[in-house]
Amino acid sequence: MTASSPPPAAPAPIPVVVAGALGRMGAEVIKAVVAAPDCALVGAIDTTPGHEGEDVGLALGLGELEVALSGDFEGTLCQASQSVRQAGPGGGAVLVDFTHPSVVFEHCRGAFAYGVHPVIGTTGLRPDQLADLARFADKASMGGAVVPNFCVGMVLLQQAAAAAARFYDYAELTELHHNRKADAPSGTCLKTAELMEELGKPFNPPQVEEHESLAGCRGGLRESGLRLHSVRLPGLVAHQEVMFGSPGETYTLRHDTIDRSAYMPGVLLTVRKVRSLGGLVYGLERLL
Ligand SMILES: NC(=O)C1=CN([C@@H]2O[C@H](COP(=O)(O)OP(=O)(O)OC[C@H]3O[C@@H](n4cnc5c(N)ncnc54)[C@H](OP(=O)(O)O)[C@@H]3O)[C@@H](O)[C@H]2O)C=CC1
Ligand SMILES: O=C(O)C1=N[C@H](C(=O)O)C[C@H](O)C1
Repeated sequence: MTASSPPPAAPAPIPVVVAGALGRMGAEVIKAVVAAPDCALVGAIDTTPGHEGEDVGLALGLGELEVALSGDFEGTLCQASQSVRQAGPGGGAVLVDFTHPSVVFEHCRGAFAYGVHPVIGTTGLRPDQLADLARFADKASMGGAVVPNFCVGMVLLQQAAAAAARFYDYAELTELHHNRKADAPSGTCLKTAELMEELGKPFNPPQVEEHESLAGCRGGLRESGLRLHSVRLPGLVAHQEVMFGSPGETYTLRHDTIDRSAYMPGVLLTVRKVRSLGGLVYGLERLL
């Protein structure tokens, strides 16, 4: 660079649409995106009645953000994809979705259809749906991410659980959440079990014939033998324990999310990486 040459142009900010903008997670994401200098909020989608057309910043008490709330998912994605200067690898708009298990599959598929990179935090996708979405991503040659838990600490717990599973034949998982949560077990708990099951070994070989006098009290039984338990109470945010046992000892791993701000570094990291991915990634551990 000579003394007279102009400084290189700053890269265009990442255009971000947030679905579920008025929800517990969506509101936190809006705050994080607005505070990130390399991101620009270009759309806010939510179905909560009475907010159509309202400025999302005013609705959340953040001051005016000049982005109107809309219940029209497809229309907002279409607008976002048309507004981007550089689509294709490394460019394009990003959808961050924290809505509801009943719509997450259609939202993710819709994002690929509009050329918008999905960052999916919403839980409840079945394994067959994940496989379908991975095929859509490949067909569209687009990056996307499905992340059941954006907390780095939870990813560390999952890695520790997968490592410990080599040494223990007995393990049960318990997830504890606020009582406004729609799905059970949590997406995080399912993902933790899947990681432990990658070893391909059976867990919890029965020692006696068990009988439940109250249906469900031994938890949900997976094919591997792992048992998953779900607790729902006001006052909780999001917590998980994996407990291993062997003769004479137990080993317990626990993670507690006490504030939703804990998810935001993982969300922003994924937003920054998703446009350069070669397909659909499942889990934050694949991006760290
Ligand atoms: N991956 C992660 O790290 C985390 C994932 N989650 C997951 O995120 C999801 C949302 O959680 P949370 O924020 O607590 O839930 P909330 O119920 O607080 O928020 C969801 C929001 O989405 C809106 N919504 C529902 N359906 C649609 C739709 N079809 N289009 C647009 N908006 C819609 C809801 O509006 P309405 O008022 O109409 O219902 C609500 O405002 C859950 O699946 C949860 O498990 C949560 C925390 C962390
Ligand atoms: O609904 C929640 O709150 C959470 N949902 C996610 C899940 O189902 O795993 C992530 C975290 O546990 C919070």
